[in-house]
Amino acid sequence: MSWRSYRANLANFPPKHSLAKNLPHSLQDLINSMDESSRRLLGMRHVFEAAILENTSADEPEAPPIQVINDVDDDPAPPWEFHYSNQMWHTDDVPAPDMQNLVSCKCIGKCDPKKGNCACAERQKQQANGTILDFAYDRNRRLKAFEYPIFECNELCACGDDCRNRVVQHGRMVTVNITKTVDKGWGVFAGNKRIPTGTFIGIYAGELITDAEGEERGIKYDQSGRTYLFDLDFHHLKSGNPNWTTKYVVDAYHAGNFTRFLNHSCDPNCSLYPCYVNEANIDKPHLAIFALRDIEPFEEICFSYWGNPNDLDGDNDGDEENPLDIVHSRCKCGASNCTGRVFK
Ligand SMILES: C[S@@+](CC[C@H](N)C(=O)[O-])C[C@H]1O[C@@H](n2cnc3c(N)ncnc32)[C@H](O)[C@@H]1O
Repeated sequence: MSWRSYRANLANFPPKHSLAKNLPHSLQDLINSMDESSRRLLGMRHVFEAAILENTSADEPEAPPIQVINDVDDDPAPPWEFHYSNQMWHTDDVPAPDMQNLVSCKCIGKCDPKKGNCACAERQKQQANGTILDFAYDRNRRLKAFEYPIFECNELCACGDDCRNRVVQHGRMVTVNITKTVDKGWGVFAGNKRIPTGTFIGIYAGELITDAEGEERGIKYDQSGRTYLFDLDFHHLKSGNPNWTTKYVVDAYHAGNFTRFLNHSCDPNCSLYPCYVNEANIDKPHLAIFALRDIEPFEEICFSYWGNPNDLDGDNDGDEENPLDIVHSRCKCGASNCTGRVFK
């Protein structure tokens, strides 16, 4: 079989994607059915850590294990309210990934953008209006172009797994821990190594739902004072189209990974960028989190809930007359430029 026919075949039979209706829940159900004293046993922390490893070892084989740390109170672990996963769980009304229309390169071995025949480098260049000359990543696989959507080489590309345009798809490589904070609930902290600017940290994973479903869930979440919804409404999707409306939303409430514990900071050290791998549907990027600056050992990792600092249409709305309305609460990020309020 030739590479061309193999590739054509794969486009017809894309890899299976995860369906929200199949989200596992037996472990949460079992633990939530236990009496309170059993649920509060310190050993539950190890069960939580083991569940993380069990559910992610296939998609982030090189990732250092995540520890759950709590020196603040006696909660052994975060609430058992979600399935830990790096996958995107599609609800029934969200289309399957579009593999048919993927742009893919024919490079053998590692892509060499200098040769001018790498379709993936050309596509990335177009998206960046020629301001970068090849991929979104530098030779150390760190993000070098923070303003643009990222297009990685994909399953239908001929290049090898070690191509430098394959970063998000290889999963997390940095150490992060889920740690209880004094006044913001659980948060995410760096391990004992500095995380350099541009390093990939993780995917904001969860259920992929329609905007209409997101609106409905949002009302309930606002009432409960905690939301894990993230609209896929990046600048490159809206630009030049005044009638554009949000089509999809990621909800990390029922499914998600450590990124659902990232707290807000008015002076963030990371941000979310749209990244496409095995998906030609422009409205369905992955939400890939990269370090905006060097993150020091043991520093809390936070993004701005108001949007990407480079994205001019950051979502800084809300009721100015009543800054602590139903969707906002007092910000405790402690930054010198703190605006005083945060989305709940
Ligand atoms: C997506 S969750 C982040 C994880 C959360 N801390 C937890 O324990 O699950 C968002 C919630 O975290 C809290 N939070 C995040 N950043 C905050 C900040 N800068 N100040 C106060 N609360 C914050 C708020 O309760 C907010 O509704």
